[in-house]
Amino acid sequence: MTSIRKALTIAGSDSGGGAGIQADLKTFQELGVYGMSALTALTAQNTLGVQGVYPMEPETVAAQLDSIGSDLPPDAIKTGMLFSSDIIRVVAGKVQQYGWQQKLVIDPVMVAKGGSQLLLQEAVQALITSLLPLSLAITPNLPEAEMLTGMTIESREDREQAARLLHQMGPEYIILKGGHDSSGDEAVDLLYDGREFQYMSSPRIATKHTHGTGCTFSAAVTACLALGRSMPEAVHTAKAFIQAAIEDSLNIGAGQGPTNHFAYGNRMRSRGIPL
Ligand SMILES: Nc1ncnc2c1ncn2[C@@H]1O[C@H](COP(=O)(O)OP(=O)(O)O)[C@@H](O)[C@H]1O
Ligand SMILES: Cc1ncc(COP(=O)(O)OP(=O)(O)O)c(N)n1
Repeated sequence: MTSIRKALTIAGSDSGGGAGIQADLKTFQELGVYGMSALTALTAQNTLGVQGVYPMEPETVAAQLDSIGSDLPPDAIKTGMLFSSDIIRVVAGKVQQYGWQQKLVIDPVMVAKGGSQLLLQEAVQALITSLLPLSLAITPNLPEAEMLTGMTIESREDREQAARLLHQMGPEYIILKGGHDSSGDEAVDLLYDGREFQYMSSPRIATKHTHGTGCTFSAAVTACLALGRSMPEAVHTAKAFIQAAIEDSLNIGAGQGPTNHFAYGNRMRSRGIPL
């Protein structure tokens, strides 16, 4: 009998379904992992932007994590939108209580593509001091890495220096995403394990329908870790997953459509390749 692998997302809800827990759960499902969620905030959101943010009470986040921790121990966990320092401290406490440190991937979500604040400014320091030291990996985009390190990141050397600084904050692996650098024909991500820099590159796709790319990418990393893959394997698969999801992204709504969470699985299934 094959064992069922479980992944948990601690994140916000996107009513439009392209980012947040909806993107995470779809990605877990596609990669064959049982998905669970602890909600940190509701957002009223669609392809045009975020119309409202409604955070959960910190105790409500704690209650969800207790329900999961006491009955359904996850094989891997990711965080997304955490919103406030109070919620971050609750999550950090539960990670320690349930011994989830070696399973935790932090996607340090700060600002939605439309510009809405998904992490309060006052919470950045709590993320650095309370959560990063407990994590296995962090997956910042370039603006998030700049905010966390205080650096301006322009060159390849800057990226490597930012990865070193982030590594000193606690995570064993730094996955620095390069989607925001539109200067070349490639979307280049960097994996750093404290020793070596590994670059992962794919052709940059010209589309505006990229809503939820970061959530989907970090969920794919988390699902692969839940399946027992190594970090380089997990990042490699996540890169292929997001590439297919952007190539087949969905032109729905009047704004920036979501990525297609089924594209990678559809391609693999049509070729008879196990996921
Ligand atoms: N236009 C694009 N074409 C191909 N890959 C992209 C594109 N935009 C982003 N990506 C990839 O999607 C993932 C998330 O990227 P990024 O945009 O940096 O993060 P976020 O969505 O958190 O802002 C990364 O693997 C990145 O390389
Ligand atoms: C509820 C919620 N969580 C996270 C995000 C940000 O998602 P991301 O994958 O970075 O995609 P964009 O918003 O940048 O397109 C979100 N929007 N909502």
